[in-house]
Amino acid sequence: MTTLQQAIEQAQSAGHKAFIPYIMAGDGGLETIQPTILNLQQLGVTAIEVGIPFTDPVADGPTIEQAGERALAAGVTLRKVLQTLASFREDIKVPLVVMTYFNPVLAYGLDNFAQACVAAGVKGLIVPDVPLEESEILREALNPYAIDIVQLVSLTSPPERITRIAAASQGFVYAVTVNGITGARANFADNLEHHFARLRQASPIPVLAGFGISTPEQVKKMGALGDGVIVGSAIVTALHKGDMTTVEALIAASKDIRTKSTQ
Ligand SMILES: O=P(O)(O)OC[C@@H](O)[C@@H](O)c1c[nH]c2ccccc12
Repeated sequence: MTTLQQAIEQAQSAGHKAFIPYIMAGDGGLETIQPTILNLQQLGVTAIEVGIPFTDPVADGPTIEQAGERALAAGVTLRKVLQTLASFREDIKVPLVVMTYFNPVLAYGLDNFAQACVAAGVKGLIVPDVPLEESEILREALNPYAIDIVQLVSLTSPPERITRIAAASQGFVYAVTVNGITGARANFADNLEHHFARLRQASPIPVLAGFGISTPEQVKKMGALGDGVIVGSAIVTALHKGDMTTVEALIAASKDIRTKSTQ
């Protein structure tokens, strides 16, 4: 079992759901990365998704896009983020999952990128513009260093594709809960229960829900569908404002989810 999967299963055995906050690395400057990660880890998150700013973030809504623009304006790059992580890696106790588009990885060079991830202690990778069919190149480069390649499943994936993605994903399956881009939403589709039931049946590893989850109530509702949640835009907004109360409330909600068997 990989480190990432283990962390998620540990949350479950403690009676919680996994909570993975997404941060835009260097929103506020490179020097914010260390305190932000250490702070979140102290608040009891399961893992942290570390977003790399990119000029053409096609899957991202305005909140994350703007955070990316702020980070880019502060001179943040993939290379600098990984160097920064490496500089305090002994203090990092939760698995870090780097989220980047493929272009910066290609510009870095796959092997150099893999080495830099190893030096930074990265445990997983999400590259949303590399579909399953093309992801072998990532697994080949990163798996030798025990770095998971996390695959995304969309609401519109046909059953046969869901099975293939669930079988290939590593660490966890990222179940996207909306059709479209990242960002807070008021409503979700009403067939999610069926979708998640099928996904969990097809998946040998944990299934986490992400996209649009922005309130403690939504953390509870979406967390109950699978093994936990990923919260991006709401965390990015709260961190930008220095609103730790909201961050704490979102995390607390993941520890207060009733699973089906206890209801
Ligand atoms: O911001 P939201 O709606 O909470 O969604 C999660 C999310 O931000 C994070 O996982 C993410 C940010 N950018 C992405 C691009 C693709 C997949 C996932 C992501």
